[in-house]
Amino acid sequence: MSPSRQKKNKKVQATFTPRTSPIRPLKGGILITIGLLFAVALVDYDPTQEGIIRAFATSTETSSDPNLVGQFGRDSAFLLLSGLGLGSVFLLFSVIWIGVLNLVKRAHLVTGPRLVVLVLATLASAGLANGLQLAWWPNLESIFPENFFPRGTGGLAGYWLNEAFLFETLGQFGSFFLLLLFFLLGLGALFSDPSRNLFERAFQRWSERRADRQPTAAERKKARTQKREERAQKIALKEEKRQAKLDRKKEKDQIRQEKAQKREEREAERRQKREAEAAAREERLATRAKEDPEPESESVAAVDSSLLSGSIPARRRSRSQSRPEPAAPARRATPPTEPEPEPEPEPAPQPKPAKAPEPKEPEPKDSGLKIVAGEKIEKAENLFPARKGNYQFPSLDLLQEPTPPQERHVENHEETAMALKTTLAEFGVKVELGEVHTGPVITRYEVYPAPGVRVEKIANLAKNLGMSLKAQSVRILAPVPGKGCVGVEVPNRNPSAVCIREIIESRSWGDADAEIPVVLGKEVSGKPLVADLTKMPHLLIAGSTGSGKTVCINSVIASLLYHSSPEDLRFIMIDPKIVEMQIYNSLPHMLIPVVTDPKKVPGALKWLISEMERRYQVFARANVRNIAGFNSKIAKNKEEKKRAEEMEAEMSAEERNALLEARSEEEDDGFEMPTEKIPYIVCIVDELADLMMVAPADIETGIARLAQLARAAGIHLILATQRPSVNVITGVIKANLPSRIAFKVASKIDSRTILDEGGADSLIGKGDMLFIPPGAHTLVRAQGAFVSDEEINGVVEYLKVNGPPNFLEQVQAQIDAGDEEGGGGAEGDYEDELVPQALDVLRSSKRASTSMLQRRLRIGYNRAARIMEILEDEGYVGPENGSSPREILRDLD
Ligand SMILES: Nc1ncnc2c1ncn2[C@@H]1O[C@H](COP(=O)(O)OP(=O)(O)OP(=O)(O)O)[C@@H](O)[C@H]1O
Repeated sequence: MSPSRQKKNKKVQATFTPRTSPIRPLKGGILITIGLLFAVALVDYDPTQEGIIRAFATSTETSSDPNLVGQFGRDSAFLLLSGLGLGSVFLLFSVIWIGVLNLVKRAHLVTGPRLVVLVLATLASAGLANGLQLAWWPNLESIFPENFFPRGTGGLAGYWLNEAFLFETLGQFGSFFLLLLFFLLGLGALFSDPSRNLFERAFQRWSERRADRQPTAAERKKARTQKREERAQKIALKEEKRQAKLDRKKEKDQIRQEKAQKREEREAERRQKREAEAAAREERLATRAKEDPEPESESVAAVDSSLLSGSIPARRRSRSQSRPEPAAPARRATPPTEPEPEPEPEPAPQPKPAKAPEPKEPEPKDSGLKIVAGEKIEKAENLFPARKGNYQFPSLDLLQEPTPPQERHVENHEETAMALKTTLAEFGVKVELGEVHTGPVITRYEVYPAPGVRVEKIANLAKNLGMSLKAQSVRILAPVPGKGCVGVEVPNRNPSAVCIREIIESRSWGDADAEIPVVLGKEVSGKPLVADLTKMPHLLIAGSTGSGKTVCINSVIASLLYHSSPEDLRFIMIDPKIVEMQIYNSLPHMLIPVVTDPKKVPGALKWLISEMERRYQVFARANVRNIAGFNSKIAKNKEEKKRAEEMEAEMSAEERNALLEARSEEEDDGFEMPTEKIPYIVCIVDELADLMMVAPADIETGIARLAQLARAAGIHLILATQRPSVNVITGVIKANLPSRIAFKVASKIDSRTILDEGGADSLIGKGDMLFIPPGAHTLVRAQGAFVSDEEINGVVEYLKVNGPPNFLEQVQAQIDAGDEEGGGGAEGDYEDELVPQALDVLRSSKRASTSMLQRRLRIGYNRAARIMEILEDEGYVGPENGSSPREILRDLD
């Protein structure tokens, strides 16, 4: 040995001290025994042997020859083969070898790094076995008895390591060499001398260095205490800063409050002064009126009426009129110090009484603010009839009367408007106030920005405005569509509910020339929002929980019950929440009972699609374009039929026979043409998200198909969801449902998902909504109509006079059959849903082996064997072929 080599070895001996243990021989003995027991069990393993655990059985037959290590040995071998395949041979060999080394008093072999290398090498051996079969030796499995490997030659570990990961990433050679490298490293770890072993030395050095660097326990404790103290100091500093900030804020608030108070006092003083002046002026006018009564009284009336009902904003009026009026701001800017010398000879033009809306709330005379009170709802003169055919409509008395206006609380709009102006001015935005539109829940203040003010600047101040107005949330419309101003929508302090009754009684409902009118609510202007479902033609309702979706659906259903009989319209309701729609089960309009099982929904959609297709055939034969055309044709035909019957009575026997023959020829093709009106079908889904979780693809395509084509067939969808995420409101669904309602949502992203723009995040909840009407691009803000559970109960109870619902049993049967067929029709027509996937495996691997199916589809032996039998019955594969794979009989490509 060369001197340098000797020196090197000395160094190694000095640095490496193999660990020894007094119980080492005992350990060695135990390891050898365990290893040998498992090895014997593995060698004698036969899949048909009986084990302890039934789930491990891979064959229906049982062998009379038990395993040499008994049922325990059989199950252990099964587990080893399932997990590691051929890799288990290496594992057992390693265990026995380590045992031998311990017994013959060699160094303790099972050290940390060596153990890691051995585990990696065991996994690598499993991966190698898998790779061998996959790429080099496809018939490797066939040299063992059939089903010897429950999960392939590499077991589950080999499959995951090689087939599922390495093979795809590194390819046939790359994966093979990497695994081989680890395997050889493992062999090296087993057979090398620990004192020379590279890993041992590296580990030893690393441990020593770590030990050198590790601080003592006392040092560690000291460092910890120091850190804790530093952290506490930081927190205290932060708290101090926060407190200082709060104090500053409080001070500022106080100053602001004081300023506001002073401003109010000054305002009040000015108001008092003006009132005194006005009183004096009126007195003077009254004195003059005594002398010349007629022209004076007209003038007073003109002044009053112009105060109440000018149609142009006061700011504009002051500019457009040559003479200043008492209420115009221009006039306020130069208040008359002297009484007017002469009364006006001609009174100001009186606005038409029809156009002058009656303000609900007192309007301060000196504000110059034009408050447009919520549009007064005109009642329809001719309400709907009490009955239609056999259908008795529900009585209007079942619905709540709206609260009379005088009982409503008064909002101080002037104060809010002034606060709005002041806050904007504080942020350097000069505006002039315009009209104020008061709605039931929201009031819209219109402001005209001064020249040079960017509307975006106002739009960005929504939160600041909300804070200074102490409003729940403020939405800014910049600009108000069709107007040269910005709208600031502020929630009323005392909102009033919109009752469905006032809308059903209104002219908007009575005059709505709609096939399926639905009540949605009231716009900010107070105008009833009544839409025609046939024009929408489908509706998506989304909003967070508790925002008002269910109430909206209820008011849509209630409004339909006041408009359409079961001959005109039928419902299909889908309610995965189970409890929300149960009440409607007794409605005569129901086509089938409320569907509560999400698995049945694809079946229901399938039925609707087939009904749509049937209707199209009917329309084609009747030569009409849509349901409305068909129904009017049926009405016309009925009259014609009456006339024809009269003519028939006058015909001779021969003529009658010829007519009957012609008719029977016409009817011979077996297609059943309806002879009665076809009802519209409204399908309401209360929670789309629950359905999208069960069968997303089926539901999405079903909805898209219906939404695209069902309009002419008279089938309309109303879909509601509380999860406005892109997995639920998918691009496909959105593209097909242009009419959408968004109630309050948590974030701007949710709002964009529903409406393609923000806004729904600034709503205040409880029925406050944004609606995209059909064909429009601007959003309509509205308050949803409210209908209570008691009202719904009353209406549904009342409708029982029309008899029980006439459920279409064949529809229900078809839906139930669809569900049984394959969990909602998602799978194919085979006995086992995995057959199509099994065919894919055969197609890609070109091998028909049960164990291959087991591995690829991750299923047990019994199921894989059953699928193979189905494939045999279907003629895809040949009969069993000993231990070789079956023959593939059809060209699967
Ligand atoms: N149009 C409305 N007018 C007044 N209050 C309303 C209106 N709509 C809803 N609310 C109030 O909001 C509450 C919740 O409404 P609703 O049950 O319709 O919410 P939702 O969105 O369906 O919630 P969820 O998804 O949890 O069922 C109602 O109980 C009612 O008090």
